[in-house]
Amino acid sequence: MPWSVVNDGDGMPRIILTEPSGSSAEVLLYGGQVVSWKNDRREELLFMSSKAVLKPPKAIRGGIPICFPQFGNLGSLEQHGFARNRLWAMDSCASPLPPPKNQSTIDLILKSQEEDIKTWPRSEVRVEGLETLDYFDNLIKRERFTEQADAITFDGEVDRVYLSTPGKIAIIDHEKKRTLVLRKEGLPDAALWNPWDKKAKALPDFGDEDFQVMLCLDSAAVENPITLKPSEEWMGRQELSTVLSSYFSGQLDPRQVLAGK
Ligand SMILES: O=P(O)(O)OC[C@H]1O[C@H](O)[C@H](O)[C@@H](O)[C@@H]1O
Repeated sequence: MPWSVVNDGDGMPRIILTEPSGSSAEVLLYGGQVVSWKNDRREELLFMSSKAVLKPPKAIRGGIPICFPQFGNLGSLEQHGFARNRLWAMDSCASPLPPPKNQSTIDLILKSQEEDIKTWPRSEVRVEGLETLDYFDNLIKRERFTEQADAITFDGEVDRVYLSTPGKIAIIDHEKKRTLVLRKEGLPDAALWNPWDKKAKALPDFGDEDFQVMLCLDSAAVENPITLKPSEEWMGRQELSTVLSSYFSGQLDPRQVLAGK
């Protein structure tokens, strides 16, 4: 029997995973928290407070809590984020993780709740094609950094100029299930901007909540400005298009993005 679900006295579902060796683990849907892990000698390996309260509304003291989307008070949300104070659900969809080697597993999912979307707004949008590039950060005195993320997502103010970008950059909106592609020529750089909440409030002609439904991606020539001599010509162009829905489900192939295909 890989796992079973029991209800605690107060109705909190608890999933018990067992191994033929006798080792076991227990996970509560409350917080998605592992509250017990026993070895094959049935010895408890996790600490649980003797005063732990295994039900809402407070976080459970002990076991393996999930601190998300922030750790401690490093953010605007409650201590360690909301994930450990929510009821998770069993996820019936296939796990994106590699299959375990004959071990008991259970996939849990934390679905977005309206209250969390309000306090932790995410526009579910990513920009692909700027990964690994250098950029000037206009928020840090135009200092030069190298992008470390696989794709750019937004969880705060962004004001950057990415340098020598590929000719194609994609904006993928998972929520609206649409992808926009920016193709450009003659404009090597790309500016990316979202003012986020505080700056949005400070801009007189920008709605307080508008930052949740926009991002600004400009084709640009910033690092090496284009200077024309009299009667010299220069051409720059950008083209915006939508692409097929098959792009929604997966990522764009980064090699193809870099090749501008
Ligand atoms: O009391 P909690 O919110 O569960 O946090 C318990 C502890 O978690 C982490 O280890 C933090 O670094 C500590 O500062 C915090 O006291």
